[in-house]
Amino acid sequence: MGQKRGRDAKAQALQSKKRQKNTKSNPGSDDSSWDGIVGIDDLNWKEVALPDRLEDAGGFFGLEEIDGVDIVRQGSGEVRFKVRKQRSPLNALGQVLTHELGKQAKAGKPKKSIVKTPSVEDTADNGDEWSGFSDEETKKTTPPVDQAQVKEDKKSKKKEKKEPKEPKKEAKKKETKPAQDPSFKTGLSFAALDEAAEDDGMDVSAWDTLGLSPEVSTSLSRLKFTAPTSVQKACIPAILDGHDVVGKASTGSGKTLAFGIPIIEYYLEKKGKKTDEGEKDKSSPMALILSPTRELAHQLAKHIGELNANAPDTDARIALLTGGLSIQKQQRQLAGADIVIGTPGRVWEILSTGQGLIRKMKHIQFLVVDEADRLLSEGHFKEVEEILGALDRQENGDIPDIDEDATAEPESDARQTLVFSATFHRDLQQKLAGKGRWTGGDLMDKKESMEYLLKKLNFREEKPKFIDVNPVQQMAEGLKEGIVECPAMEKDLYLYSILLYHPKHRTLVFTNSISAVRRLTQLLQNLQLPALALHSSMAQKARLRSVERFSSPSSNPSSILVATDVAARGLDIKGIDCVIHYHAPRTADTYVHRSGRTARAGAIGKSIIICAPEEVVGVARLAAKVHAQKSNDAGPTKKLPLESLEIDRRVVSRVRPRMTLAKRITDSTLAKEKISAEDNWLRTAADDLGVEYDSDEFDESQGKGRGRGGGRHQREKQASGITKNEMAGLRAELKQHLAQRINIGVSERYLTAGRIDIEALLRGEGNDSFLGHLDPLNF
Ligand SMILES: Nc1ncnc2c1ncn2[C@@H]1O[C@H](COP(=O)(O)OP(=O)(O)OP(=O)(O)O)[C@@H](O)[C@H]1O
Repeated sequence: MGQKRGRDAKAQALQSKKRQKNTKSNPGSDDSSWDGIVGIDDLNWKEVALPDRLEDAGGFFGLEEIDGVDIVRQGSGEVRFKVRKQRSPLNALGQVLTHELGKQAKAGKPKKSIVKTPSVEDTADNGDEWSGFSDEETKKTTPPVDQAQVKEDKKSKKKEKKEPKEPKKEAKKKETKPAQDPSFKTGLSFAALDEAAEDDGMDVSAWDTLGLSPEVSTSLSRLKFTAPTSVQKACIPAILDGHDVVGKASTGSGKTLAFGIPIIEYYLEKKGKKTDEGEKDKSSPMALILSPTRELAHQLAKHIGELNANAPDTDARIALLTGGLSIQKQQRQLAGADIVIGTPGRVWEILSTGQGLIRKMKHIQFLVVDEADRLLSEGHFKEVEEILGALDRQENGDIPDIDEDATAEPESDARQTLVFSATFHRDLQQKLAGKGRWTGGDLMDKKESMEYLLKKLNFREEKPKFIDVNPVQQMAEGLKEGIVECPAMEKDLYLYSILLYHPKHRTLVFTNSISAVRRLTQLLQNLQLPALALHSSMAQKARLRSVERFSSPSSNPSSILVATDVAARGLDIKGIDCVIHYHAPRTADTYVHRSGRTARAGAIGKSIIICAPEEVVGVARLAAKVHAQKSNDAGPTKKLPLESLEIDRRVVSRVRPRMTLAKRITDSTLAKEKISAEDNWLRTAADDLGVEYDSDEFDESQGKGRGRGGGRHQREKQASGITKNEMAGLRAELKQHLAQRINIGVSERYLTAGRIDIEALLRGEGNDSFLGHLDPLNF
């Protein structure tokens, strides 16, 4: 690692600024830094006009309303209000009013129509009352405003401002406003009026020690994140204090917000200094977040976007740069973004198109490397290296930015680097923790080495803060791990049986190849199970559609996603109950990440490896590696937490006939698709060459059917030979099988003995595939 770059003073300054942010001023004070936060009684509530003839108005009499304020939930759970700076281009009037309000806020004299006029008892100052908004102007339900009228109103408002006078409405309102019970807590009184606030808001006092802004606290309250997770508690203060952080915490433990919250805090702080919209438009991105997969990038954008959207008066612009979507659109987005999230390939593709984007990116305050061990490993190495190189390049090699102020100093020096993952290779972990020694020397010789890339990360501190939240436990607390042993050729049968054992479970099935994903998805669909596919050869839209369908709360609760390891990292899909490894994971880290798609955020979940006898030793070794620390701590006799699960053989034999049929149909369909694709390609090639094409002759000449792969080719040919009628026959037969419940030695006596809840079966509850008592997997 290079020498310390002496930026700690900056970090300290940043910290103190951040802390100051939380010291809010009083609405009535003359403090020029008044931030618009007021209590319920400081607001100028307007009585809601009710029609003269309203039958059954019930509790609506005396109802009051206010516009132009946001609800801000303080750490203690108390509700306060923030006078909103009007951003929407509703009408010209709105902007004038915003401007006026802004001026008053700056002057520290919040005394206009949104904010209540201090009562005679409260204050002796300020006779220059400005009546501000009228009911019609501020109501969201107001019909479109007549522009002539708007101008007229503006004039009269200016006049009013010049000649302040006691507003009649105000006096009237005071008369009609019901007396407030002094024991009534401000926050609660609002909650009683605002149903949404009552439903959505949660007590977030557990976050208080982290010193977050009211905006972020409100957002956390709305998102119902009542307390920080361990990784958030440990990392957020360190990041707010300006440190580089390497965070390691188990899957699903909330790492995204551990870096997302400080980024939004920084945005709010920066925004506080920029009031001018034009200035904002010219600004450059403040954070770049790199993710190894497109799906994860989309999810990060969604997660951080939700934090942003739920924070009052917070409108950070997020650009999502992933492959498969329009480059031009993403280029434009990047140019105006505050936070850039993307996969290294696409980020580099866009940055390297020029247009001064690299220069803009040099100003980032945060570089986040999520799933770092994956991103810093082979595959992504090249692009990450290019991006890092470009961000720190000092020479004028990049394309000049014509929009940019040429005198502006690149701020790359101020950049904080945040590196997160649930797993780190031992070597990488040691280096990141500052334990490995930097050997220095000729970097070009080490271009492919981790050391080289870490140097490129260019941490601001000599040693980043290494925060390992759970060094002992790699897997999530609520995860149960099991193994099902079966003959190598019967994995399909066992997979199907496991799925039947878990009828209303949302399940993610992992395979090691794209072709297996294609085959299994079709096979399960033919068995009438709601299976979806996800792999990297799918078109981006189809990938997103699969994830969306699988994760939608309204989707079938038994949904199955069959995926390659493209889904192993970071995907946060609510309610995945079970992860099945159809193919054993190739590495211990992959096992951790795949299994981490369930049992997230404190939930429970199951991970089951389907394993052929010859794979058992390898799988046991892999599990031992993952749990090494745990077993060492508990002594050598500690059993691995991988439970051996027994599938009832009767179940397997009962489902075998339907599986045989479904496999024939699937194999035939896939073989036909493949042969037709190959045939089309060859026919086109032959046409181009002007020769005759005969597939049999061609196969013969290629020696297909002989030698290596010949058996497979023969099988494919055979499978594709099934006629339409035969196929229809197979489908009909399969349908019949699927219509029958799997009868596990159930006699009528058994039925009447009450071991089956017939009514529940008729209601469609429980496992409707089985008839008879089925021992659960006890798992
Ligand atoms: N403080 C919190 N309280 C409750 N839920 C939270 C909190 N913070 C985050 N979550 C939720 O926890 C889930 C997992 O979060 P996240 O995706 O950030 O995990 P992760 O640690 O990055 O996992 P992985 O290592 O698999 O990428 C998300 O659904 C998120 O909404």
